[in-house]
Amino acid sequence: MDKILIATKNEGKAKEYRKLFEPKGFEIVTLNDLNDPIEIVEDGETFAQNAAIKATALAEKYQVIALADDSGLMVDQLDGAPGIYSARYAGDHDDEANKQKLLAELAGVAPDKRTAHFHCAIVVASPAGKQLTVEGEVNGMILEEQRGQGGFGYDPLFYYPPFERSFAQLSMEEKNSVSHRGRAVKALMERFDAWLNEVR
Ligand SMILES: O=P(O)(O)OP(=O)(O)OP(=O)(O)OC[C@H]1O[C@@H](n2cnc3c(O)ncnc32)[C@H](O)[C@@H]1O
Ligand SMILES: [Mg+2]
Repeated sequence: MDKILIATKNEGKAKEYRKLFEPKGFEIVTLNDLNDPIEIVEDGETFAQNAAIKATALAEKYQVIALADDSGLMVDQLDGAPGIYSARYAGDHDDEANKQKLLAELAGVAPDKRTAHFHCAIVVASPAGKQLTVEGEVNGMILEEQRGQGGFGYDPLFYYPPFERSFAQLSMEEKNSVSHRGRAVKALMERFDAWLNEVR
């Protein structure tokens, strides 16, 4: 069985990747399964750069295939913020504080001006440093109050017009079928087998 180290401590992300990869026969481990994982400084300027930094460092150190996902929310009225700083928008990595800050920044902005998109870059790296990069996006609107209990991060504030619900009101299957991460993973799956044959 092939093992993939998912370069994340975010259990919300990890859960989505398990759901996507385990049916394909992969064993999934995350940073939370390692004791004392190496610290990685994510100092890239783009989602793809940060994902590459994470994936290559871990693949080399632990000699496994590593997958890193760097993702975030970009709000048009805020010139693309919080962007690559989504996890720490309000300071610490605190989802509730991040959502409150976003609501405060958008106070008074009319519903039709609250357009946003999620972006996800995925980089898979081999122990020898070969990389595969894919990206995905999904467009939506930022709500004026939270709706729904599912998902993670900004999901309760991200309204997806085609489904007339927020991402936190979708089942995981529904979210994966349209999300930035789901779309990036779809692109990954189209190329992954060929890449795996090359690096094995
Ligand atoms: O770095 P790792 O350990 O993977 O976990 P993280 O949560 O810090 O992950 P990122 O650096 O990629 O930051 C992404 C942030 O963007 C938000 N985000 C990303 N994908 C999301 C999704 O599908 N739904 C809601 N919010 C999401 C969420 O707040 C995350 O904390
Ligand atoms: Mg992070």
